[in-house]
Amino acid sequence: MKGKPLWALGCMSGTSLDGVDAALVLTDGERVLEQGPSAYRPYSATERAALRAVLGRWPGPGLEAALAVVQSAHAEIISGFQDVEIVGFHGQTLAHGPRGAGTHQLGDGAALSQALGVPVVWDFRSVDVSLGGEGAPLAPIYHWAVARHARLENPVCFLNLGGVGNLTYVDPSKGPEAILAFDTGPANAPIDDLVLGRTGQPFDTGGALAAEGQIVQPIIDRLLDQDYFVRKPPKSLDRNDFYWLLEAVCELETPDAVATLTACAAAAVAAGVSLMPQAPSAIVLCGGGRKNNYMKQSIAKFTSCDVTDVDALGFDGDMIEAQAFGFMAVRVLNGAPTSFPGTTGVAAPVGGGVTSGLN
Ligand SMILES: Nc1ncnc2c1ncn2[C@@H]1O[C@H](COP(=O)(O)OP(=O)(O)OP(=O)(O)O)[C@@H](O)[C@H]1O
Ligand SMILES: CC(=O)N[C@H]1[C@@H]2OC[C@@H](O2)[C@@H](O)[C@@H]1O[C@H](C)C(=O)O
Repeated sequence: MKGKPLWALGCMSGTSLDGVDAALVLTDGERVLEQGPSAYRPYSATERAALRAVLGRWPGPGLEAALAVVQSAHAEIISGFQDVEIVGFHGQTLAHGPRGAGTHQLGDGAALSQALGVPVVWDFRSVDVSLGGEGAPLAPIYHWAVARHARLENPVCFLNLGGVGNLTYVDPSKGPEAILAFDTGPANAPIDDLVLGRTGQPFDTGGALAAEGQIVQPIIDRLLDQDYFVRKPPKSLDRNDFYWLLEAVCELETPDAVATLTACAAAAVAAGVSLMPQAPSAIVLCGGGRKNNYMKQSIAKFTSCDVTDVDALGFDGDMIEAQAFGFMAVRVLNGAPTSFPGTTGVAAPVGGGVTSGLN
């Protein structure tokens, strides 16, 4: 099977806790050969609450209800696809503290494989962390493949705007060893949490609330004062690192609070871009945050870079992470690395992932 193109179904349940993305991609683990269908299975409010209730938890008792949500949502979405040769199953990150504590993605790939009768690659982050890496971000190797597929010539930064933001610097003329990637800071997670609490809506659609507000600069300055923003990359974050931001804006009117949190996300991106080897020719956005116009405009303003959506390169920006885990599943089968010194800080390139159900 090694090196043979496979239809890989990647599944991602991200830190926004909004739902599961699943996308099929035909890949040999080096190239994107064809993109297949994709699907989104949102979590219901009850399911989301069950996941939220166990955020921050490490493996152990008391996770049964949340595990059942992750397993059933994935079984449901995967069952809707045909001709799947391998599944890349990320699971739901509950806790992430690579330098000491570890990383925890809720989900049982072996049980999923048995229930669905397809091979599943899962637990992508543990090996990297056990070898001293950050265990995140992992999508950068896929960003590299996307840049090459799109025949880009100049260095670019991919920016995923999920619950947390992550940046990948890719020089398309070079191999994966030249990638530099890290988490930028909080992105949608604090905005979503604030908007949900204040309005009952799951997010700030289009950035409309933020557009009505005024930024409180001292809060942004306080964020950028944190050691994280000067720490040399690679580096990664847990969803609720910088949770104090929510307290910092709690006295503000909702539009001002949302504008400030959104500007914080953009300022963190700008701090990240300044750590890259050279200014990128463009910032290519993926993830749900690219639909937040206020965030997008703030990123363009704070970085002075051209900002474009990955959709302009022929990819669905909502599905990049899901495709990435399908792509990585095939790399794991091939024994190819999924993380590198420049992406997770691991000492040497390493392939993470447990494979279940392969005869
Ligand atoms: N129309 C929209 N306007 C503004 N924000 C949006 C819109 N649609 C989605 N989002 C934001 O994108 C989020 C979902 O993005 P995405 O699915 O990329 O995150 P994730 O994969 O869960 O997170 P991560 O990449 O951190 O794991 C939503 O929670 C919301 O904050
Ligand atoms: C530990 C963990 O789940 N991290 C996520 C999170 O969400 C975005 C950012 O933080 C990134 O580091 C990572 O996800 C993507 C898929 C990654 O590994 O590339």
